[in-house]
Amino acid sequence: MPAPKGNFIDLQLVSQALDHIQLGIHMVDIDGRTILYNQQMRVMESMEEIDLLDKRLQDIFKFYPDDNSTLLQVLSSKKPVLNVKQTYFNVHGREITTLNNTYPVWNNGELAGAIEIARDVSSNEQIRIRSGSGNPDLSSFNHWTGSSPLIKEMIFEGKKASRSDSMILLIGEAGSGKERLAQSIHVERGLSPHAFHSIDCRDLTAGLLKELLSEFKTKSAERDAATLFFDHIESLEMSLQKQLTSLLTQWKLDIRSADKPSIYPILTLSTDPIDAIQSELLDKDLYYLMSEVLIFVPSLRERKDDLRELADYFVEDFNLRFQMEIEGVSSEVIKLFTAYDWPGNVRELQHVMEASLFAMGQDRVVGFTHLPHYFRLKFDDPLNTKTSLDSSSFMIREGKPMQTLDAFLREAESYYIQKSLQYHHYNVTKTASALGMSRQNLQYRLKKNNLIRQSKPGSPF
Ligand SMILES: Nc1ncnc2c1ncn2[C@@H]1O[C@H](COP(=O)(O)OP(=O)(O)OP(=O)(O)O)[C@@H](O)[C@H]1O
Repeated sequence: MPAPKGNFIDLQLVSQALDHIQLGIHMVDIDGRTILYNQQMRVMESMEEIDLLDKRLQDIFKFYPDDNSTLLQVLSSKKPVLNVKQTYFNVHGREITTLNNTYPVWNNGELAGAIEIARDVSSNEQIRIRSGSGNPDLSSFNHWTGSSPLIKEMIFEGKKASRSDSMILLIGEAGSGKERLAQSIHVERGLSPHAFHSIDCRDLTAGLLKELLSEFKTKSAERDAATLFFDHIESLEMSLQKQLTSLLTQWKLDIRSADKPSIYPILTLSTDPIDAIQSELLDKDLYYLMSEVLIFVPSLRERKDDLRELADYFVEDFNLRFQMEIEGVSSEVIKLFTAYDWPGNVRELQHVMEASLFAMGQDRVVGFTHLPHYFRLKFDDPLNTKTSLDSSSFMIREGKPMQTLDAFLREAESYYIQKSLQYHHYNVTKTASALGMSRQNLQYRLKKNNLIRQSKPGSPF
């Protein structure tokens, strides 16, 4: 690189000029010490220049994973790192998510430092595609992704059920779309967008149930008609299920005598009802009461024809949220997706897609190498599309290079947490207790390992 000609501009002047742009700019010298930190970056990170100037990055921020700082990566690789999503906590404990482009800075052909240009996308993470109802948060049948015969049948049943005042029981595996279906029924019934109340039975105590039900009973005349969505009833203690049964029985009688119900209960079950009754997880009377309208939500493995459509939907959603231009998913990846069983259903696909999309750099089509590491491990031989997920995947594999101990331990941690979460139906409190760690510690690890990306109303995440 030729030596710069003419006068050098004072860094202070450049710094002032850069205070007027909407992107965050952070420049460090070769040792990782901050030499420029503009106004937008200060706002994004709630930090003052004085907190940073002349200090080493590693001492200021608590990154996770530890080696995730793109500035530090560029200093060591001397190559640009583009479109990287970064999540970290600043000194005030605020979680920040940015999309970063980071470049090496050269002086006379020698590396002189690195510059990071960041867009704050913390709030974009919350944006969802608007449903036909005009409510940004609720799904509707107008926006249902998937067109396999099983999904068409489910939508037909859902629309039919929404024309009746009946209570509804939705049965389907974790992550298959039960809550999405319940929201669509609510919207189809023409109920107020603010009157969908989701209650996760995994968190429900006797006190909470009593409070909730008495509030809905006493204030029903003053309120819009509401959907009460009881999610995962098989996790509700048997005595509480019995209380719920007697309340629903009363509601059912009230519905018959009123013009229109003021409450529309929708319950969900993630397991086979007969097995659940036999293993005393489900109250028989509650099941009989609810089984008037039963809708089965198919698992993703029963409707693999929808994989391409769903994957494209997540790409489109991602492009919209982060102003990206990813074109789609390669046929090789769709082939792998088709060979896999998806025990976590659409939610699992959503996580895999998001992790892949954040690993795209400048690429435009999602290929095998963009898939998260833990997911790639499920396929010993991608061309053979043979799925395997067993503990031996982490051991030494013939013909493949050994990984470092750190990389191995990271993978093992990710795998074990993922399995424990599945086992505990994605209940963070139970999983944390089983793993012998605090809930905060588990949440940190979930984020670190890219296992949980999205929270949903009423969920413990
Ligand atoms: N057809 C679909 N199109 C797009 N996204 C979907 C679809 N079905 C489900 N999802 C997404 O998958 C995730 C899981 O869906 P949802 O929460 O409705 O599943 P669930 O069966 O209620 O899960 P759980 O039993 O674990 O509570 C959500 O983020 C949802 O938006």
